[in-house]
Amino acid sequence: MKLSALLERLEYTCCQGTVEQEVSTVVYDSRKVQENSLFICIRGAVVDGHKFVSDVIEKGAKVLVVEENVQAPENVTVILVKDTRYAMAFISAAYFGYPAEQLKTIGITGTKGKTTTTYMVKSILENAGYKVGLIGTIEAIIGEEVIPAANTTPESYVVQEYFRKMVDAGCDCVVMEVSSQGLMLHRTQGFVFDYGIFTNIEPDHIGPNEHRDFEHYLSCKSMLLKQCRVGIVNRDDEHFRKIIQDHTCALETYGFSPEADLRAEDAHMTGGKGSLGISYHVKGLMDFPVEIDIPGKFSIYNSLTAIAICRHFKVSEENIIRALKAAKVKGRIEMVKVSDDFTLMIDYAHNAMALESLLTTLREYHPHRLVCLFGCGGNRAKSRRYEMGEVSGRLADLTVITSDNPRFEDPQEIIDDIKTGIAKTSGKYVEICDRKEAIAYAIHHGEPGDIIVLAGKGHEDYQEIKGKKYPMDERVLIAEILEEDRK
Ligand SMILES: CC(=O)N[C@H]1[C@@H](OP(=O)(O)OP(=O)(O)OC[C@H]2O[C@@H](n3ccc(=O)[nH]c3=O)[C@H](O)[C@@H]2O)O[C@H](CO)[C@@H](O)[C@@H]1O[C@H](C)C(=O)N[C@@H](C)C(=O)N[C@H](CCC(=O)O)C(=O)O
Ligand SMILES: Nc1ncnc2c1ncn2[C@@H]1O[C@H](COP(=O)(O)OP(=O)(O)OP(=O)(O)O)[C@@H](O)[C@H]1O
Ligand SMILES: N[C@H](CCC[C@H](N)C(=O)O)C(=O)O
Ligand SMILES: [Mg+2]
Repeated sequence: MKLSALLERLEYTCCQGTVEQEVSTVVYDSRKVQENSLFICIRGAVVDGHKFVSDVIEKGAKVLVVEENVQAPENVTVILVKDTRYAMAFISAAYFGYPAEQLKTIGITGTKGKTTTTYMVKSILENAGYKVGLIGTIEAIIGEEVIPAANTTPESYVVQEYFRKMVDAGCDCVVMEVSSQGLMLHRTQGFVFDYGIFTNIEPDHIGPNEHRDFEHYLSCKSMLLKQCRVGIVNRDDEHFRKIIQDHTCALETYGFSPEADLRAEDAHMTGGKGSLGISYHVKGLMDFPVEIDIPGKFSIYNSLTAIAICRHFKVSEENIIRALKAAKVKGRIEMVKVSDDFTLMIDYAHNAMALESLLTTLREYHPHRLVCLFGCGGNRAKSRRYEMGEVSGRLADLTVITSDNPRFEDPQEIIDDIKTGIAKTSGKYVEICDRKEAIAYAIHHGEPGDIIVLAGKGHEDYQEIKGKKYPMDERVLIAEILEEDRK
């Protein structure tokens, strides 16, 4: 492909060489460079890609995209841009033939509810006959192909590569999670979303390599409303005004607020032991009753968001109702049957906001005791530990403190931080560092009518310790514990 075609939607300065240069591949990792590659120098969190210039030239790169001019032989073209990550999005879109233009694109941002909502949307649209691609925290789904995810929102090159594959696989639409880091690092530039969704925002992801403060986090997330045609926003969020402040799209809202365009009314808890659900009535832009087998107020928000999106795809009420009734998401309030006496679930709540809404919601089902087992990830915002400790101490009858992914930190130090949070409350707790032993404790001490939540690891099937991922799937741990009990 000619370089000029790759640069057609981009502002740049050609410092040396020619845009008539033929390019074989577009690469942002020096280890993947081939003869005639275009190499994009990205300043990362760990290294600066400009460092690899001489290495990639040696390997045959003929074009360099840079943020600062570099020394290169005459036969190498040097393209100077303001931001190489931003440039990469446009170059990748061109390289893959602008696949987003052949898909209906749905991007969902917000602190919580993104993963759950993407699966609900996929399920509703597929029920109505659409072929839907998905990109998110758990995986990317492209037709029959399932690719485990490294990032919730991958680099722009990967986003465009997946879009291309989706078009080739016959997908009509794509629903994807758009993280604040994804927006900040321009992973979703280079195309315009047909629908941009904002679920909610609470302080999170503030720390080194993430956001410097809440204002920055909010402004990054709000960028989505400048990158979409129709914005669909939670009217009940306390930051609603700020979120929509600079929007450039058409706007619709949903929520319980009487001012919302699509509203939820008459919410009721449903179900009993082992199956907890919720029902409500959709009003405003649509009018019909909904029942889902996932508990809690936030399930109303997630499903209402999904309805607000799918409304644009002319899906019938029957299809929406049927798909939502069957909706299940791995590791998001996933019920695991271990006893007739009490309810146990695996959930991905790993920050204060998620844990608070989860435990508050579960309290409304009046359990005998609410037992919350969790740890916190190492090398992540430290505030999560104090806050989650405080939330669990306040809302659970018993907290079982254990390990999540310690990464490069000492698990005991993380546990001690959680205890500092719990100490602000009068909540009872036990600490058992080994996660399997902790789960066994929770199961063996389960009392009739209890709800036991294993929080934080959700869909994950590993535990990350010192840079290595060891197999660890809570479903497997539970099966092993039950098997060992039988012996
Ligand atoms: C802080 C951050 O965003 N890091 C992401 C980034 O890695 P990095 O900045 O450390 O990259 P780097 O290692 O410094 O390398 C810089 C550049 O040099 C290149 N390089 C590097 C080495 C080499 O030998 N040659 C070479 O060319 C790299 O390919 C890269 O282009 O680029 C990587 C590859 O694209 C990402 O996987 C990685 O995400 C890491 C895993 C991460 O934890 N990111 C978090 C903060 C994140 O993005 N999270 C959000 C939200 C999660 C959620 O709440 O759901 C997400 O969307 O995932
Ligand atoms: N709308 C919501 N509001 C508050 N909490 C929620 C909401 N939806 C889900 N949760 C809680 O947050 C957890 C994570 O939900 P989900 O994976 O859907 O969110 P996410 O936005 O994709 O999060 P992440 O950024 O971690 O990928 C769930 O397991 C549940 O406990
Ligand atoms: N996307 C989140 C996932 C956290 C999951 C939890 N199990 C942990 O390891 O802290 C993060 O990287 O902060
Ligand atoms: Mg997610």
